[in-house]
Amino acid sequence: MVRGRQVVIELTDLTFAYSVADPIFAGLDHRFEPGTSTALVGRSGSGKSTLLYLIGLMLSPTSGNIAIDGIAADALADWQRAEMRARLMGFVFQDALLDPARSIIDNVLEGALYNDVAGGDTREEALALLSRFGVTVDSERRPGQLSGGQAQRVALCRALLGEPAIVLADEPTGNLDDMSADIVWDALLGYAAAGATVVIATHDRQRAALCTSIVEVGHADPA
Ligand SMILES: Nc1ncnc2c1ncn2[C@@H]1O[C@H](COP(=O)(O)OP(=O)(O)OP(=O)(O)O)[C@@H](O)[C@H]1O
Repeated sequence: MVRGRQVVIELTDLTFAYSVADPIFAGLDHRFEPGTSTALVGRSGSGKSTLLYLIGLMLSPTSGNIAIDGIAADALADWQRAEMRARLMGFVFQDALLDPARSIIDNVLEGALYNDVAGGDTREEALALLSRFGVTVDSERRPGQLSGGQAQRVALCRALLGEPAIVLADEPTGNLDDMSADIVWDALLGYAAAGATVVIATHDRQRAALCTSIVEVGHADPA
């Protein structure tokens, strides 16, 4: 279940350019609803990751608006964006990006540290997530010897800890074997079905088709 109320993400006339003369996408409108999963698809370089970072308030649009939970992002100071990210969002990237100097459990708890919820219950929740996603190694160990699939499942636990209203995933199964990819993908779709707003950038058209909806980013592949 998702903590707090469910959250809509609304993009209005969104344009983004790293260099002014060459926008990656322009005039994008979309509403991401709670209880849905949305796949962002498009050719390599079309701007899937960029769009995910815009939604995650890590980039600002060149023009247009992003509203999260009815709040226009351009009205927020940096610290308010950071607060909104910590409170509402979990992230999964292509590589697990675990901190090798911290134990597995502390990696899972990392997000909660910034969110002021790292109490005893949170530790229990982290252990329950690790168990649910089949990470059976000692969680006090450092993550150095985990397989790619195990590491990504730890990253998934980190993203889901605290039951954020939004989960953003950037090619989360790109480096995984099929079994780990299935676990991660099923978890993301199941989390959306439980009420979250889930957005996944992916090259995997077969898995994208399992999402509630698909957004084509940028121009379609030439025939
Ligand atoms: N920091 C940056 N500065 C300038 N250009 C960038 C930057 N990051 C990405 N780009 C360019 O913006 C375009 C979109 O990149 P992005 O990574 O969002 O695409 P993508 O669809 O996620 O690609 P892929 O499927 O290969 O991961 C690409 O042409 C990329 O080279």
